[in-house]
Amino acid sequence: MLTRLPLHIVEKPWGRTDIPAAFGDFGERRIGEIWFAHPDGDAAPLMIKFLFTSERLSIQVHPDDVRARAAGHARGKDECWLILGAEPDAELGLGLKAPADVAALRAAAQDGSIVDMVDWRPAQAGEFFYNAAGTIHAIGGGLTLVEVQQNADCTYRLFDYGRPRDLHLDDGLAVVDAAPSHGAPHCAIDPAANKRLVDGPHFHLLHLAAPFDRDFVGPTGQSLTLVPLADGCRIGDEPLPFGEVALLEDLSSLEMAPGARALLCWAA
Ligand SMILES: O=P(O)(O)OC[C@H]1O[C@@H](O)[C@@H](O)[C@@H](O)[C@@H]1O
Repeated sequence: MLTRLPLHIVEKPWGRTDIPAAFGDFGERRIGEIWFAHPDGDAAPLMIKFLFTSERLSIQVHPDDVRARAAGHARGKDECWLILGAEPDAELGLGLKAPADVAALRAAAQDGSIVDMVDWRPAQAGEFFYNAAGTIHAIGGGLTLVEVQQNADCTYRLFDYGRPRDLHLDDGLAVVDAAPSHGAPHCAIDPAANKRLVDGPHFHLLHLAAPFDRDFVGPTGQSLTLVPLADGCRIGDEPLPFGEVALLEDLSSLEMAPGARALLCWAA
């Protein structure tokens, strides 16, 4: 049995109008994020989003579980990104180039020089990045990506290029890891290969490529989320095309036709 998740559309100042038709027709709306709403709402541990960027997002940070709960949230926010499409000069900021103290970060967020402290790196289709809570980061423009995250709507913006949105400097600086993150998990994914991407502490995430190999997956949790990255996935006789996301109770009736690929995740 599968439960298809409804889309929640989020417009963003850094969004785009050229959203793939598989997600729907949104006209001239500037869509930044498409969320897949879990029936358990805030109680669900994980959230899947697709992001479509035309400009840099805010320079920001998310709290970990302990700090998020202290602030009244259900959980913190580790997140990870698989790049599905990238313009030739696209980049992504993950961590800082050099350690900085909180006073220096505060001053740099206020005068904008924090942009040059961030460790920007090229981002290409097929690359996978894990962004742990506490890491100063920013997704760049010209990217289409799928995000798997702990389900927490909790972003502290440190700098936003003068866009008229709220900043959260005090909250952000209280949870920030002011160190570089050169060791952040990062790899390139072969679209035709199975690969384990994340094994805790908050969730498990696998890249699956046709033909589906149950033995590769091994033991799982009970509520699985399947995110097709191409057409060709079927649950029994129900197709699950790219542009949809579903919850599965188990993998017994999953089939993947040649060329199909998907992400599979479950809470740790
Ligand atoms: O604050 P803005 O720039 O809109 O970015 C907010 C977005 O940031 C990304 O890095 C992710 O964490 C998304 O889940 C989040 O919604």
